[in-house]
Amino acid sequence: MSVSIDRAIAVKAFDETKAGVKGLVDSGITSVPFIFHHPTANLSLPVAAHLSIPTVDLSLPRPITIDRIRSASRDWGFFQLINHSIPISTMQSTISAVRAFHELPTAVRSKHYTRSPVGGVAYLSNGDLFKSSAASWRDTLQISFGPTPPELDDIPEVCRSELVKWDESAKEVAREVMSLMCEGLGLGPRSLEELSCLEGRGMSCHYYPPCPEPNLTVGAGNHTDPVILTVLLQDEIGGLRAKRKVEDGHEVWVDVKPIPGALVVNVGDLLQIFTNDEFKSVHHQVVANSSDVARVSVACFFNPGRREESTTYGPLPELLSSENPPRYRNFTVNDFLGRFLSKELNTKTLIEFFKL
Ligand SMILES: O=C(O)CCC(=O)C(=O)O
Ligand SMILES: [Fe+2]
Repeated sequence: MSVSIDRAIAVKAFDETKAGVKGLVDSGITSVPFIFHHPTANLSLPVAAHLSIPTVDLSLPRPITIDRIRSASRDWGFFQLINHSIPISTMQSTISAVRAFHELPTAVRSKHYTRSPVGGVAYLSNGDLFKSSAASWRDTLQISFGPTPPELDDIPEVCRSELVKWDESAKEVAREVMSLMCEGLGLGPRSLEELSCLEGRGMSCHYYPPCPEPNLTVGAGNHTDPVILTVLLQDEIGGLRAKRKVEDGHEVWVDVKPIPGALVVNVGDLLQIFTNDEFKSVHHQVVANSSDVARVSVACFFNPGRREESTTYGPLPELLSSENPPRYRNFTVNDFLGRFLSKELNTKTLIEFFKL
């Protein structure tokens, strides 16, 4: 039998367990099944231990914060937000609720396992399982909060109230970050909000079980986020890394180290396009979890909510001039997201499709 047929059978069998990677770990496996094996090239960039992602302190005077966010978005595409308005107790209960869902008895959890969201909700392992050449060591509960709100009854009860609350908290953080970004770009503070960028909201509640052979696989493959902005809540385990070019032109990974109470923000492909490349959507990945405790993270994605065919998006006209002509063509949200869904997570960045 050819390798690809072998793989297709193994992938299908794994999906049909409806128990995710957590199910494999529960079964007591001591090695990583071959469908999760990643070519080592994906893992081979050096890690620059002396570098760290910039922090942005929201308690500083607004002009300083605007300046920090602008330079972090231009230069790094990633930053850690500290002294934001969300209580640490809310962050902790969100993480605990997500952990509780992924650690429900298999028979209860697997009832939610699906690749066709029900009421905007889907629990699954590897959204791109049937498209990618190697699977990643993680499971995810995905909820679409907007533009169409989810059916609340379809959100697993063990985390329902916490996730509904977290959607509101993350939205408030995104509102503040977007307004600071807009001011940094010389736009009116509500420009992104007025373009409906707080209305398209997706939440991915990730669970990265301990991995018996972490060098053979990844927690999440190398990718950029196909969104305006991501607000990420992570627990204390760590493993997220962002790519960065250093002085000599070489690329390195920089650890996005967990900071108690901080939220990670990163620029997505759409914001890079809106800003005509001023802000950068940066590649990142998550290493397979080598600790003996599962890692939990909650990524909230913000996208334009207005999606009718007559509404197109592209570089913001206010930012363009004869010295700064558009580098991308205009497109509809459906055109953009359709291209994302048809590709493997870690293939070439989406924005190349829309380059002029
Ligand atoms: O779990 C993480 O730290 C990152 C997740 C991520 O990159 C994503 O969901 O796009
Ligand atoms: Fe991401």
